[in-house]
Amino acid sequence: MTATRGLEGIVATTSSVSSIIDDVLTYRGYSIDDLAEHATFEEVVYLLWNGKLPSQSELDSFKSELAEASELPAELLEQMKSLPLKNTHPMTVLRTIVSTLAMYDSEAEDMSTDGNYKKAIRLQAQMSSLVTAFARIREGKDPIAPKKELSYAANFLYMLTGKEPDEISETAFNKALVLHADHELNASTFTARVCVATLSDIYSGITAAIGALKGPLHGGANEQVMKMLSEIGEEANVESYLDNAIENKQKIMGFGHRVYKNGDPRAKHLREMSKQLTSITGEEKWYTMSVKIDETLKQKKGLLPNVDFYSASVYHSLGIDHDLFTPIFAISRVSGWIAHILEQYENNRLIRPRAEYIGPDMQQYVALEQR
Ligand SMILES: CC(=O)SCCNC(=O)CCNC(=O)[C@H](O)C(C)(C)COP(=O)(O)OP(=O)(O)OC[C@H]1O[C@@H](n2cnc3c(N)ncnc32)[C@H](O)[C@@H]1OP(=O)(O)O
Ligand SMILES: O=C([O-])CC(=O)C(=O)O
Repeated sequence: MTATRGLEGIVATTSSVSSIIDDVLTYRGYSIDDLAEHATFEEVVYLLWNGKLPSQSELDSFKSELAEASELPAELLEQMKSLPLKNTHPMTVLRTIVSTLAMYDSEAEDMSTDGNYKKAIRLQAQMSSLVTAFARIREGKDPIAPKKELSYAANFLYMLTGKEPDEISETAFNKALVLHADHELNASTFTARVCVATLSDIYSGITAAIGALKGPLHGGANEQVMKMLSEIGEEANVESYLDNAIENKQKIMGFGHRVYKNGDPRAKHLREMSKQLTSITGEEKWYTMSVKIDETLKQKKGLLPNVDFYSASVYHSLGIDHDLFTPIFAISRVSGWIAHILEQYENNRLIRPRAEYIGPDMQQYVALEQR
């Protein structure tokens, strides 16, 4: 038995949710470019869960199911007010509260198809309310209830700020949600599948996945990108910052990918959005600095940006706190996690690989008093 580091190149399951073939990303056979240009996030969630695009009436009822489920239990909101939110990373809060949500769900242990679908709707709807409620509570403000008539994207920005977003912001945020919704067997999705393959419940799978997404080698990279941009400060400092980072063998956040070696197809959409939004805010420097980093790393290291790189300046331009970037990734990716969890349940087998043992040879046990 020989181990492959990081399971690189290992095909661990079959899946019909999304594919990356020759650097082309599709959700259920639809190109990410088409979906990013034309689809609402709700259409994409429906597509991921049902394997087909919704008709208008199917979409309408799906949206109202989500809207109906989006309010958080009042007791939970009260409970959140008593937690030490100010000094806790939002992903830690999200991981904890998503797990707590199961305690408010009388159907948490219902493993029927219908029970799982209801939980899927609740989780997708409530995670957005949760992130925005948290962001307000930690600032001493009251959470804002979702408006049932708004889109998922608009509602998030509304619940966060108290203002309905303009069309450009809503479109940009919707596109970002679409681009992050699923990505084959990435680390957090694999985590979710491993968890529920023991026939544990959806809340457990999503809680585990949030934990995996949090790390800076995965979803946590988007927050770190903004930290790096702030540290660099201006375009003139890019070259020396990168030379120093390369010399010290530092990982540059938002670059590189396990699967894409010719570039992440989502990055170009986020780059365009970064250009558009920074020109509106008048803070073009985040875009120009990002482009300079992109070009310099390509030339010096052959490294290309992944989905996390330009999303940082996009979210910053929408006025979002930097530590909420990864929770935003989670409220989109929960749609993909759920699609994979439901797929896993449909054709389940315990996921239990082997390890190549590299420890000591068989040892003789020595009694405690003789050691
Ligand atoms: C949504 C997402 O999860 S997208 C990924 C988000 N994560 C990041 O942006 C963090 C920065 N990137 C990385 O750490 C990596 O590129 C990962 C984790 C994404 C992929 O890792 P792996 O597939 O294991 O690639 P690995 O780390 O082996 O890199 C291969 C080579 O490229 C280099 N490399 C890869 N990414 C980077 C980077 N961001 N900065 C500097 N060098 C890098 C490695 O140092 C390594 O060089 P070497 O062969 O000289 O040692
Ligand atoms: O697929 C991966 O390894 C990481 C990634 O880009 C994602 O989860 O969107």
